This record gives sequence, C-alpha cells and structure tokens, in this order.
Amino acid sequence: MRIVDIREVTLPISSPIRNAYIDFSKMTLSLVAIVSDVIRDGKPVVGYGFNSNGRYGQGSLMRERFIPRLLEASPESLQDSTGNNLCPHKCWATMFSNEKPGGHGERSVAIGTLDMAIWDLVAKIEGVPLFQLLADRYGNGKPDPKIFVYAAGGYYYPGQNHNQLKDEMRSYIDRGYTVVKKKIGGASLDEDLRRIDSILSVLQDGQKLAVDANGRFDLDTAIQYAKALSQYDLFWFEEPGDPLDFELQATLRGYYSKPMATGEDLFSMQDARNLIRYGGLRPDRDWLQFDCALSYGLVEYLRTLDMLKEHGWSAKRCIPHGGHQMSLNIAAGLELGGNESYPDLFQPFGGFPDGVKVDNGFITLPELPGIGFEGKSDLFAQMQKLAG
Ligand SMILES: O=C([O-])CC(=O)C(=O)O
Ligand SMILES: [Mg+2]
Repeated sequence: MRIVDIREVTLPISSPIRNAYIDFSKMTLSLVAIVSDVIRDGKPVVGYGFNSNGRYGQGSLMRERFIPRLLEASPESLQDSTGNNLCPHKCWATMFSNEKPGGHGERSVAIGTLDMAIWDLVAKIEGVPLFQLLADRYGNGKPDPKIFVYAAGGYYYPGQNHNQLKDEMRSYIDRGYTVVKKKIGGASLDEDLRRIDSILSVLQDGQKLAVDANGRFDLDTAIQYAKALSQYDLFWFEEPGDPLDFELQATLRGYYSKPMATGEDLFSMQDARNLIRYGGLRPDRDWLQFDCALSYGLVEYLRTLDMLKEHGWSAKRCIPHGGHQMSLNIAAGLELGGNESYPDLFQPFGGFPDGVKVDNGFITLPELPGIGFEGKSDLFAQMQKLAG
C-alpha cells in the first residue's frame, strides 16, 4: 500500500478567553488528511490528525519538510512487514530524517499532527479501534474503554463575574464531571483565592477543583501560591513555573505536599526525562500531562511511556493535556489515568463521539475503527471538507 496524497489546512479555534500567559483570540490549529490507495466500500481509506490548542497551525513546516519526506520516500520504506499497511515508526523516522536533536517545539507539533493521521489510517486499515490496536501491540491486549475525564475551563473571560464562574462550573458538574479546572495567575492572588472559594461553594462531596497557572510564576510567586493553596484539598496545582525550570518545580515540593501536575509544554521524551530526573515530582501523587499531539506524536509518546517505566512511574499517573480523541485511545489502550476535556472550548476538535455522555467522571469509548473521528459529526464534516 502507499500514501496517495497528504492535505493540510489551518483552521481557527479562537475564543475570547485568556489564561495567565496567552489569550486565544487568534488561536489556530492544523488539520491533516492522509489519503491511502487502500479502497474500502469503494472509497480510499483516509487518516486524519490535528494538533492540540495552544501552539497554532504548523502548515509551513509540514509543507516544507515533513509532507515531502513522506511523499518522496519509497512506499516500501514506510510499510510494515506485511506490505499491506504503514509502519508508524518507519514513517516517524522518515519525517525526522536530517533533523538535529534538541530544541523541541513547533516541528514536534507538525510531526505530532501527521503522526496522529498515520495511526488513524493504520487502525482503520486493520479495521479496529486504535485503542484495541495499541492494547494488542504495546499493552496487555485488553483495552479499558472506560476513561476518567475532567472538565477544563475557568478561563478569564472579559467581564465574567463570580456568579457566572459558578454557573460555568455547575454546568460541568451537571454534565457528569466530578473534577473541574480553573485558571490561576491571571489575577492577583487575593482575587484568585476568591474565585477558588466561589467554585468550591458549588462543589459537593466527591467533587474536586484543579488549578492551572500555565507556567506564569517566578519562584517567589509560586511559593506564595503554594502556601495559600495548601489550605484547600485541590485535585492538583498545575504548571506553576516555566515548563523548563525543573529547579523551581523541585523546590516547590518543600512548600506544597499535595498533588501537582505538569508536562503539557514538554515536547520530547528527552524533555520529559529531564522533568522526571530533575523536577522533584512524586510518583505516588503527581500527574504528568505530556500531549502527543504537540510532542512528536504517539511514536514518541511510546518512548516517553518506556522512560517513565524505567524511572518507576506508572502510566496511570498520565492524564494528557489537549482534550482530543487520540489521547482517549491511548488512555483506553495503554492504561493511562485519564484525559483532559474542554466541554465548551476548541470545538469541534475536542470532545467525544456523538452520544457519549460523562457519567460520574468517566466516559466509555464506542468501538469505532481508527481514532473514531467518524463518530463525531461536526468534526468529521470538517475532515470531509479537507479530504474532498
Ligand atoms: O490554557 C491552556 O493553554 C490549556 C491548558 O493549559 C490546559 O488545558 O491545561
Ligand atoms: Mg494547563
């Protein structure tokens, strides 16, 4: 089999929200379609991929380097041993040829986007859900399609008052979520604490709040927040300082004994390994948020999972950033701890196949071939527009 065509387009996922670091008024992403020469029901099998929020579309890198490398490679050099399907690892090596090590970012998003489409295509050609293929090839053969998800929101909206913030959080709880997330670090510490108190006033027993500083704080501010947040029983305190400041992260464990989370802005196994080596994180309580759609895809994420195992970390401590179905498949196939979800943001790319409801903090993935995008009609409509 061979790749016949690769198409890409940049699409808006903008909204009038901000976190402590950026606003999303001009946010975009890349959507790609990889068309194969395998015909099913009279139509070519197509794999789709896109990148997560936060890093913009990556069309120029894909057009200049990664798409030509895939299209110029001999079909045999990208195939698995049967010759009837692609080998994602060989495709990855082809995309990464003539790339120097280090400096991960942007190209890791471009490759991650194409890698998602390759896995979707491979699982569709095999005729199985990606989570089943992953469990068979890399896991225990028995996927668990029931996955913990939490509701990420609580952004700073222009003019949003505390009652509206409470309504927002209540709406997530009403939709079945048990953990909600809000942003911090985009207001004063006092105002952030008042916002936290407002949200906690609408949560019941068994429901929890996570907070996310998006890497905004210097060490002194991070310590101030860590001390103030210690009074609460938060689900986690996320990304307090710069993602590459492992010493800041390690210092904070002396000030915050409760769960912390980070990793969404580390884009390679090597960066993730530095976090594990030097970040002082605790495998019994902290959470890792590496997002394959920003960090060279699932081929690289498999390396990260191997690295974690070598360092005594369970895959259960991983709850990826990004809210996409790719990470839901990885969670179901390879026993991650769950996945992020943005109930009202970044649509139609985030979320679940149509009809999937959150029940007491968990969803159950249906058995759809590939990643399952065909089961989400608003998303699939965009994909079909691209594939023609
Ligand atoms: O606001 C963002 O950039 C997204 C984010 O950090 C998250 O989902 O944890
Ligand atoms: Mg975050």
